[in-house]
Amino acid sequence: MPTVLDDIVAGVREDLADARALVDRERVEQLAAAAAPALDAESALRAPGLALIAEVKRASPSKGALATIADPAALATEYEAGGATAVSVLTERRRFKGSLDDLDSVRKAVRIPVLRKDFIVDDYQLFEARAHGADLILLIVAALEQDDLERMHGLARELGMTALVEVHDEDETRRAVDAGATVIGVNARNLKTLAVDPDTFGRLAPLIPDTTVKVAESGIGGPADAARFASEGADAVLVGEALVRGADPRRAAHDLIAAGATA
Ligand SMILES: O=P(O)(O)OC[C@@H](O)[C@@H](O)c1c[nH]c2ccccc12
Repeated sequence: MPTVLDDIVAGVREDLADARALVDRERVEQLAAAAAPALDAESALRAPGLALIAEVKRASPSKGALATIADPAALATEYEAGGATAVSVLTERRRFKGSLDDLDSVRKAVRIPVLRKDFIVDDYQLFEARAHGADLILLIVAALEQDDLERMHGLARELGMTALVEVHDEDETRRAVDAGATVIGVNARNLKTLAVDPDTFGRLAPLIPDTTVKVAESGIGGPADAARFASEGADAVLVGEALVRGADPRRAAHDLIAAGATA
């Protein structure tokens, strides 16, 4: 039986074929080379205190529609004003209702690093991310063979970007460390079943070297959860739903960061 992740990746590969037909590999590499240099997202995440990566997310396979977000730039500006270290922009179209246009709008609106959050399974998407101004990209270990993970991690770095390498179990954590990941995201949501286990971060964090930036991802409902992950050793939290559903994203961002500081 194909998993949810398999289905999403199959759709991404179809959309990728369309993208390549419009902008070929040579052209996308030129566009990436011509883009303004990437910001140093890794250093920003390493700064003292709990960093917040605030996500622009309209929908998800587990929750369906979350928020309309007619103006992603305005939302990102609120996140920045609330003290977010970086903004994550979901660019997957079919299940998350995102786009590269959203990434472009957010990149123009904020001065902090921007993460292209997508299912990256082909080098083309790394050049595409850079061409659209991404400073950070997501590499999901569960979606990649080890040799592809290692090559893409190196390519992201050559392009000046930071890779957020996402894991959800012990084996994937070892693979991320072996690939030389300097920023590891522990996703409490299993992308094959969509189940959330809030104990995942605490279980996997001890397998990650001290020098690696640790990001707790998914299911963070508010300040109490942020404080918990900070006390378990998270350098950053990645939050979507709780921010896009609330009435005041600036305040909510601020409160998450403040909770991390007192943990
Ligand atoms: O909305 P939440 O539960 O705060 O989760 C945010 C983020 O962790 C989640 O969107 C996410 C984590 N890893 C992913 C990989 C692909 C798509 C989405 C994700």
